[in-house]
Amino acid sequence: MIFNRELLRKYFIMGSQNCHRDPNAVLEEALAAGITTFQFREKGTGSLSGEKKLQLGRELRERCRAHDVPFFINDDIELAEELEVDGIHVGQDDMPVKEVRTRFSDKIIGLSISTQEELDRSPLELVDYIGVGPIFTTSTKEDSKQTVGLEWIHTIRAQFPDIPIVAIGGIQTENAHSAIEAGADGVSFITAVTEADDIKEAADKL
Ligand SMILES: Cc1ncc(COP(=O)(O)OP(=O)(O)O)c(N)n1
Ligand SMILES: Cc1ncsc1CCOP(=O)(O)O
Ligand SMILES: [Mg+2]
Repeated sequence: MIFNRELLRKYFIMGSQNCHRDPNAVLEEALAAGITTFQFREKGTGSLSGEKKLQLGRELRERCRAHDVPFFINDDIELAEELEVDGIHVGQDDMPVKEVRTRFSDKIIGLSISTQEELDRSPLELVDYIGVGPIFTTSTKEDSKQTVGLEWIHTIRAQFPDIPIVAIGGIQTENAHSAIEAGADGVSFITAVTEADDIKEAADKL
């Protein structure tokens, strides 16, 4: 799939551990509500592994295909082929980007950037976009780094005027606009949708 920064606009991330009900139903509502990308992030307390993770991944993958929305895998490179993913998101402690790019020349690759040091030493020319955050406080990621604030988006934009940026961490309907105003191309979010009473309304506002 060819990368286009518009795909970052409403980037929904989810695993079964984030859902109070059937993850298939949650994703289906989010797709119907207009998310532009989905990342399968089955990780942390209560998450599935092995065959159950694979099975859920297959189901969610098919839903994205039916809506023509790109399907990304978080961290788990081994599932990339099995699930015929469109893209892979890795962080600084995951498989190095150089290796991911060598193995998957035709997939979209995203990399997390939280500090100036990470920005300086990362091979940005090998990735399609960067995930920048945590912008605001989040309790969703168990090993979350220190909050970086909107200023961090401005800082990166000043150094890299054209790099595709998606903001992450504590993005809710009330603050999503501020990340875009700071220079992000899109927002990524988990609880803004998984905790929403009305997913359609939340996705519209986002
Ligand atoms: C779009 C996007 N941006 C950042 C992250 C975080 O990745 P990482 O730092 O590797 O942390 P985990 O998500 O793996 O816990 C992301 N997943 N997606
Ligand atoms: C995966 C991830 N990476 C940085 S913060 C975060 C969690 C985002 O979850 P939420 O949108 O609920 O704050
Ligand atoms: Mg990771």
